[in-house]
Amino acid sequence: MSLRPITDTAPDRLPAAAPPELRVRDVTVRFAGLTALDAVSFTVAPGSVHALIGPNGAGKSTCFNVLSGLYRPVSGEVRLGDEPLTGRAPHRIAALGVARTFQNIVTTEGTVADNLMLGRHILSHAGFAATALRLPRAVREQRAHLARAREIAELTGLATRFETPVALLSYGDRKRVELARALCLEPRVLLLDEPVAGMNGAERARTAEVIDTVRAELGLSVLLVEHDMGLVMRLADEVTVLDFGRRIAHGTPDEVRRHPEVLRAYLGTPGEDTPGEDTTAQGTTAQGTALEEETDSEGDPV
Ligand SMILES: Nc1ncnc2c1ncn2[C@@H]1O[C@H](COP(=O)(O)OP(=O)(O)OP(=O)(O)O)[C@@H](O)[C@H]1O
Repeated sequence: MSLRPITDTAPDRLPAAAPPELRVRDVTVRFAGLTALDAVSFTVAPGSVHALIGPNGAGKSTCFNVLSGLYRPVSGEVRLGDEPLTGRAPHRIAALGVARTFQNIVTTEGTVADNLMLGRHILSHAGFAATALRLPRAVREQRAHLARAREIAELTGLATRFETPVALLSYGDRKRVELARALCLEPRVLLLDEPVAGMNGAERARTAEVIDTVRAELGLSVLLVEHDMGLVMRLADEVTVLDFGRRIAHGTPDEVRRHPEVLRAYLGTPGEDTPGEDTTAQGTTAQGTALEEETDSEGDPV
C-alpha cells in the first residue's frame, strides 16, 4: 500500500520533499573517567539508511541517547537541518521529528492499537478535557489518529494483529510494534536500536523488508544500530564505524567491510579473511564474529 503522512493531525510536520540532514558534529560524552564518545561526527543524508556499527562498548547506544536527548554531550552538537537538538528534552526532539526504538522491548501491555495510539499522543491537539468529554473535534481527531495507526500497522505487517494484546504476539511482532509505535510519531528521522536483535532468520528477513518499505513509502531517514551485518549490508547506504568511542571508518557497506581498521576492531587482526558463518558481529573473536552477509538456504542475503 502507498502511505503518506496525514495532514489533519500533523500540519506543522508535513515532510518537505525530503527530511532534513541529521548532522552529528564532534560529539564527546564522558562517564566519570571514561570517554564513551570522542569527537564523533557523521551525517545522515536525507532519505538514506545510515548504519552505526562497532563492537560491544563502542559507543553506539551512547550516541543514540545523545540524539534522542537522554544524554547531553560535554561538547559537540547535533542538528536536524537548522534545528539544534543538543540539550533539548527528549519529548522536544520527538516533536521535531526524531523518533527512536529501544534495544529491548518496552511494550508489554494493551493491544497493538493501544500502543500505536500512545505513539500518536504527541500529535494530539485536542486537550484531555475535550477528549474525555468526547467533543466533536476531539472525536474527529481520535478517528483520524486511529485510521492512521491502522495504516501504519498495515505498513509494518501488523494489520491482522491490530486488536491483539501485545503480550500474545510473537517476539518478532512485538519488536515490530515498537517500530510501528515510533512511526506513529510521523518522524522525519527514525533511530532504530538493534531492530532484529534476538529474532530468528525469518523474522529478521521480514523486519528488513518492513524497514525497506517504510523508508521508501514514508521517505524518512533511518539511523540503524545493528550487530547483524547481513541486515546492515542489505539496508545501509552509508556506514559509520565506532570503536572505543572513536569513529574509525565511514563509507559504503562494501568500503567499510574491507577497511583494515574495521577488520582489526572486529577480528583483532587487519586484513584477515572474515569467516562466513555468524553475521551477528558483536565484536569478539571468541564469538566467531564476521562482517560477512548472511544468506538463506538459497544463498540470497537476508
Ligand atoms: N550510563 C553509563 N555510565 C557509565 N558508563 C557508561 C554508561 N553508558 C555507557 N557506558 C560505557 O560507555 C561505553 C560505550 O557504551 P555503549 O553502551 O554506548 O556501547 P555500545 O556500542 O552501544 O555497546 P553494545 O553494542 O554492547 O550495546 C562502554 O564502555 C560503556 O560501559
